[in-house]
Amino acid sequence: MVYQDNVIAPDEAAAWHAHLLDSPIWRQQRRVMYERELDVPRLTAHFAADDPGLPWPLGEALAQACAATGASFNSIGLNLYRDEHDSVAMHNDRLGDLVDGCPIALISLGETRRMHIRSKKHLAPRRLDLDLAPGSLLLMSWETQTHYDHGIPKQTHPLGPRISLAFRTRKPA
Ligand SMILES: O=C(O)CCC(=O)C(=O)O
Ligand SMILES: [Fe+2]
Repeated sequence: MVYQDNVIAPDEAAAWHAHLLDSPIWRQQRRVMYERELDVPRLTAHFAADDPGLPWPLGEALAQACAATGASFNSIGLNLYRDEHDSVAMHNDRLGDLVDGCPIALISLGETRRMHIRSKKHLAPRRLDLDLAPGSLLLMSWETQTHYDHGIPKQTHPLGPRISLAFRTRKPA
């Protein structure tokens, strides 16, 4: 796992964040848990990288993710954490839909949020806390997903919105 600060310049990251926050792309997903249907505690959006209607600035963001990592991606997932109450539970990204061995890159915009990273081995449940700053890029190898879980926990102090852009390489349908 490699964390790099300032991959996107501060002014650019701020402009991307403000624009995406106001874009009509966000959806509220529902998920069945414990036999009840609940709102996913964040808003999401998804685009194929070759979507001719790809909203600005996702084309630029994709190009920068490729340039910074040397990888190529064909899928862009977006998460909007509206405030400190939004979160994503500890999980590993589903590898079944992804091309074997391809990494996942996460660009962060807006408020800094803390990520928890935890080994899946219960005998060694050491947790790493990583603050994901705006303009940063976190590169997670494919293998990372088999050894570690990651999540963005809720916080108790007031926080403004954060957007993450997740670049992945999906298998052709
Ligand atoms: O928002 C983040 O940085 C993490 C998002 C995530 O884990 C995911 O989309 O699978
Ligand atoms: Fe994830």
